[in-house]
Amino acid sequence: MGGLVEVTGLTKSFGRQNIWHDVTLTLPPGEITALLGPSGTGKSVFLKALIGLLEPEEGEILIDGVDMVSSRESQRLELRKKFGVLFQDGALFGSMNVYDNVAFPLREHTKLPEAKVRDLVMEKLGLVGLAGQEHKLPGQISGGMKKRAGLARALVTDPEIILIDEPDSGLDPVRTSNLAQLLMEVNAATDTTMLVVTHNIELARTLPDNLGMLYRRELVMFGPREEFLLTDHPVVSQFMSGDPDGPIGMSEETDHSTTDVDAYDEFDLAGQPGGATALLSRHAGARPIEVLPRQLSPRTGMPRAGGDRHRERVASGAARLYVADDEESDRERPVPTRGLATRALTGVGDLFALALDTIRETFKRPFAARETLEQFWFVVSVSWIPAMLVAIPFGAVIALQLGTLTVQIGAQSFTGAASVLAVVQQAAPIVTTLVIAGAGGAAICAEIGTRRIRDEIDAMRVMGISPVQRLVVPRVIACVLAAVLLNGLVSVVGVLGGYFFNVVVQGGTPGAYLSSFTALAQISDLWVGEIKAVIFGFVAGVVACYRGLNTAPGPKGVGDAVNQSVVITFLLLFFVNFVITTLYLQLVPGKGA
Ligand SMILES: Nc1ncnc2c1ncn2[C@@H]1O[C@H](COP(=O)(O)OP(=O)(O)OP(=O)(O)O)[C@@H](O)[C@H]1O
Repeated sequence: MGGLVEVTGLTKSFGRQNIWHDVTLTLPPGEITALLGPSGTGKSVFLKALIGLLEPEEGEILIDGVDMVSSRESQRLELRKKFGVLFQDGALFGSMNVYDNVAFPLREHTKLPEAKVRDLVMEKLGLVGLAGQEHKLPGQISGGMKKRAGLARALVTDPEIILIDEPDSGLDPVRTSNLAQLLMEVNAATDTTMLVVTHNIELARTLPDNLGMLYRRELVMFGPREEFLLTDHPVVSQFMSGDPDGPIGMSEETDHSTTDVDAYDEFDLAGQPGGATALLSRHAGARPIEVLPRQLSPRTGMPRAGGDRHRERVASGAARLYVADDEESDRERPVPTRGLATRALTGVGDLFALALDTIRETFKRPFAARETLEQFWFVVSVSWIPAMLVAIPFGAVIALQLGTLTVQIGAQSFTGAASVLAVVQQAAPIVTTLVIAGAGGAAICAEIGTRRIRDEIDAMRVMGISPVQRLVVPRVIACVLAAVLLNGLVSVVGVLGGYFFNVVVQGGTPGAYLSSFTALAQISDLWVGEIKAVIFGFVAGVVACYRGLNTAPGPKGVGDAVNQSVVITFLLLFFVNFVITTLYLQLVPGKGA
C-alpha cells in the first residue's frame, strides 16, 4: 500500500507574500488526489513543501508518521526515497540522454546489474510512449516528451508516493487522456498514493478519488470527489465549469473577496440526468455544475485497492468534505518578515554551512572523480590564458615600482627579493583566483543556477542525492586544484617578468637579483603563496556554488547570481588575504629578523 501523507496547519510565505496558510489535509494511502486552483495560488509551492524542498514557516508534514518539516537534510534524503516526482517541465538532467535520465535513480540507489536496469528503463519508456527516443538529449525532444520522460523517471523506482505537477502541460488532449489512463493503471498495479496538481478540468473530474482547491491563500475545499464535484461552493463551481464570471478573476489581488454561498441562487435540476441539485451564479453566462462524472477505471480490468478503500471510507462517512470558513479567509494575517541585517547574517551563515558541508561531503563515498576531472579541466581551460596575460604586466609593474623605490632608498641590491616575494606571496594567488572566480566561478555559478531554475537540483534532492556531494564537491575541488596549478604558473611567469624588467629594462645585474632573493626569502615564503591559492580557490568555488544553488527564478535570477558570485568572491578574497598575510607576518619571523 502507498504512503500516508498528513499535512497539518501548513503556512508558507516568501518575504512579505503569504502563499497559503493553515493548510490541513490527508492524502489517503493508495488513493489519487488532485489539487486544483487558479494560476499562482501556490500549488507547485505546496508540492515542493511536501517533499521538503521549501521550508514552511508553520505546520507539519507527516510521511508515514515522520515529520518532513523538522527532519534534518540527511533524514529528508531518506524520506524522499519514498517519492517519485514529476516536475512541471520534467526537470530532466540536460547533460544526459533520456535513457540515462530514467536509469539515474536506479543506478544511484540500487545495485541492479545493467541488464536489469535496461529492462526496467525500457519498460517505463514503453509505458509513456518513448521507446525508440531513449538516445535523445532533453534539448532534442518536445516539451510533452520531456514531461513523459520525467514521468518514466518518477515511476522507475516504484515509489510509494507519486507527486505530479501539471501532467497535461505541453500535451495534446489525446495524450493527456492517455496519460490520465496511464496514471490510473499505475495506481491499480502498485497501489501508490498519488497527488496530481492540475488545471485540467477533465482530468480533475475523471481521475482522482479526492480533490482539493487552493484559492486566496487557503485551502477552500478538500474531500472526496463524490461531494467535491457536486458542491455548491461559488469558487469551486466557477473553477470546475471554467466560467469567466464569478469570484475568480484574472488575478488573485483583484478577485472578489466573497466566497459566500448565499450570494448565489439555487436551482433544482431534478429533471437533469442524475437528478442533481446544482447552482447557477447570478452572473450572466454561468453554467450549472454537472452530475457526478464517471471516474476512469483501469482498462486491464484490474481491481483498484485504493479505489475500493476510498468507496468504503465514503460509505462509512469517514471521508468528509472540508469547506473553509469564509470569514476566516478574509482575515488579514501578518506575515513575519526578516530585516536586512537578519537576512544578511542568514546568508553568511548559509554560506559558511555550505563550506562545512563541502568539506564533510568530500570524504563521503562515492567520490565523483570523473566530474571533478572534467570540472578541473574546464576551469583550467577557461582561466589559464587570462591568468598568464594578467601575470606578465602584473610582474612587470611590481618589478618597476619596487625597482624605483629600492633605488630611491639606496637598497637596490634587494630589488630581486622584494619583487619575487611580492609576486609569489601576494600578486600570484590573488591574480590567479580573481581570474578563476571571474572565468571559471562565473561559469560554474551560471551552470548550477540554470540547473536550479530548471528544477534539476530539486529533482536530484528528490531522488535522495545530495547536490553538495554530486555537484558542489567536484567543482570546489576543481577550483582548488586549478588555483594551485595556475598559481605556480603565474608565479613563474611573474618572477620571470620581474627579472626581465629589473635586469634588462632597469639595468640591474642578474647576480644581485638572485642573491638578494636567497638572502632575504625563506622556503615558507614560497609555501604561503600555495596555501593562499588553496584557500582562495576554495572560497571562489564555494561562493560560485552557493549563489548558483540559491538562484532566484528566471534568467534574470541567473544573471544576478553570477554578478553577485563574482563580487562576493572578490570582496572575500581581499579580506581573507589580509587576514592570512597579517597572521603569517606575525607568526613567521622574516629571515634575518
Ligand atoms: N522560490 C520562490 N521564491 C519566491 N516566490 C516564489 C518562489 N516560488 C514560487 N513563488 C511565488 O509563489 C506563488 C505561487 O507559485 P506557484 O508556482 O506555486 O503557483 P501555481 O499555483 O503552481 O501556479 P501555476 O498553476 O501557474 O503553475 C507565485 O506568486 C510565485 O511567484
